[in-house]
Amino acid sequence: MMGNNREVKVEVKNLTKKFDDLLVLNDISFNIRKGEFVCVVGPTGCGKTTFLNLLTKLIEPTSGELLIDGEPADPKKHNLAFVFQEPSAFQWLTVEENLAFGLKIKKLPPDEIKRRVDNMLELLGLTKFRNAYPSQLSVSSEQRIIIGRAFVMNPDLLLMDEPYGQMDIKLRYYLEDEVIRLWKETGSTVVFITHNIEEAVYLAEKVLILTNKPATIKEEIEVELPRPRDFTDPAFIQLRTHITDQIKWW
Ligand SMILES: Nc1ncnc2c1ncn2[C@@H]1O[C@H](COP(=O)(O)OP(=O)(O)OP(=O)(O)O)[C@@H](O)[C@H]1O
Repeated sequence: MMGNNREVKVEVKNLTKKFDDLLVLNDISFNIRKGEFVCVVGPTGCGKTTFLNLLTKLIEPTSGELLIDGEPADPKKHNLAFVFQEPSAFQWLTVEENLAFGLKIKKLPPDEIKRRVDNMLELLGLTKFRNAYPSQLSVSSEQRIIIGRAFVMNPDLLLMDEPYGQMDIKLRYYLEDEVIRLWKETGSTVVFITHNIEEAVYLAEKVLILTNKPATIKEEIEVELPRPRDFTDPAFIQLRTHITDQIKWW
């Protein structure tokens, strides 16, 4: 579909992380292409969150490096956006103010902020509700604000950590489609961490399977199924089953 010849956006080289003598990540290397949607899956406690914290520079690696556009990742220089577990909108801000929040922190010019926010309101179908507060909207609209708040940043890298872990299944399907739509519209590069293998196969262009701790990359799988993907398609099920088998380590 999108071809494999896109330029490399993120390079992870020999990334290793120890907490004292607990080895959590062991020599992880891979590339993420510009505009790629990568899902990371692995057994519980294998180090997925540690891996994300390294990407965001919340913690420093023991060794190895992380390059964005060929330069060492630097939150001051690169634009990283996050959606963490059980995210919520800022309840004291309107929809429009929620979307503008990060752009104001970045000190973008007001006309640029307005242009981006207007565009995102349109994409989300929330233009009519720009002056509403999240509590006045449905749960699904609130979740769309959160997704929009991340994509509106035009991030170099958008990191999502189990954002839909606790949600009911219908809402999750709906939000997964929304993420795919915004990802396509904005061309963002996304790393999405999940325990849910079905979700990974539904979303990803590439799935990285981590091994049990200390985590290494067990397999890198390009998912070439057409979109919108169908959970009941035999090719979908086959891939889901394969990944499930790869994650079993006992
Ligand atoms: N700051 C820390 N100090 C010491 N050990 C840590 C620290 N952070 C994480 N660990 C350990 O590193 C391992 C990986 O943790 P991490 O939270 O990254 O895994 P995970 O794959 O995200 O887990 P889960 O599947 O439960 O979301 C665990 O054994 C954890 O106890």
